[in-house]
Amino acid sequence: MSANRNASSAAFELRGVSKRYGAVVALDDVWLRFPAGSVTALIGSSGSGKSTLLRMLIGLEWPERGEVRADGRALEKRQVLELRRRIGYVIQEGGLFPHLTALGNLALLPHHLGWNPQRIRQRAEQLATLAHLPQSALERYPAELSGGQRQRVALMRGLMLNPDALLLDEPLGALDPLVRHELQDELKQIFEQLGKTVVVVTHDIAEAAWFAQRIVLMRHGKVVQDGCLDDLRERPADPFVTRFVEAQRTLRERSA
Ligand SMILES: Nc1ncnc2c1ncn2[C@@H]1O[C@H](COP(=O)(O)OP(=O)(O)OP(=O)(O)O)[C@@H](O)[C@H]1O
Repeated sequence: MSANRNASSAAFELRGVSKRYGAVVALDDVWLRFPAGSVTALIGSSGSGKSTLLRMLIGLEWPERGEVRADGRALEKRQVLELRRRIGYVIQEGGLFPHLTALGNLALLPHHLGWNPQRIRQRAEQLATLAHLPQSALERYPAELSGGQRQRVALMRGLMLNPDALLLDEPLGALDPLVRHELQDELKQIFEQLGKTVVVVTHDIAEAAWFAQRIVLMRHGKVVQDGCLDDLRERPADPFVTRFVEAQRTLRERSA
């Protein structure tokens, strides 16, 4: 995630990463590189290890075996606070504090870092424009915002410190289909506009393909296939890939 990017630099890398929770294998010998400035979608069925993988990139989980690297260096616990300032992390339903206004939520980290209120407000207003949030919504509490607006605020919070990377865990999972569709368009534009390293987790293969050329499909903690949508459809690495793709056929296909 350094400013000095080149084609071969990897913002993140997992080298033979495994992780168990008791008897549950969450990640099993995962090898992946996420080049700087690339957009990758992580998909897979529930419990396949997607969130665990994302949480490892930001130091919220640690591998039992293997290594996680950021900017070409093995991640160490003492770097984690600094790393989190350079990574925007957005989760499903936003995770906003209910007792703070949208602006209060956005201000938390910058305030802690010593930004003055004027700078915080300016940055929040700039991001409200980017995320298509009405400026007046900045003064409202999360309960006074729609689900889509809350998710916009969560995205803005992830972008407040102008991070090099954005990790999004089912960012649109809790939204109704129309709002989800609108936000898919906007998120894609934002990814293209900002040129950051993005890893986005979703259950939905169409959404994955909309966001990213590269789709990583996981199952039982392992990467089953790493490629584009055509690879998954036409060159499946495993019968599971075909089952996963076919399970998500469109309404038109279902009613045909
Ligand atoms: N803190 C934890 N304690 C115990 N088990 C956990 C913990 N976190 C994850 N797991 C287990 O590890 C496995 C992988 O979980 P993970 O949340 O990474 O999957 P996921 O692919 O993101 O699933 P979903 O799409 O449902 O969010 C699951 O079996 C889950 O129950």
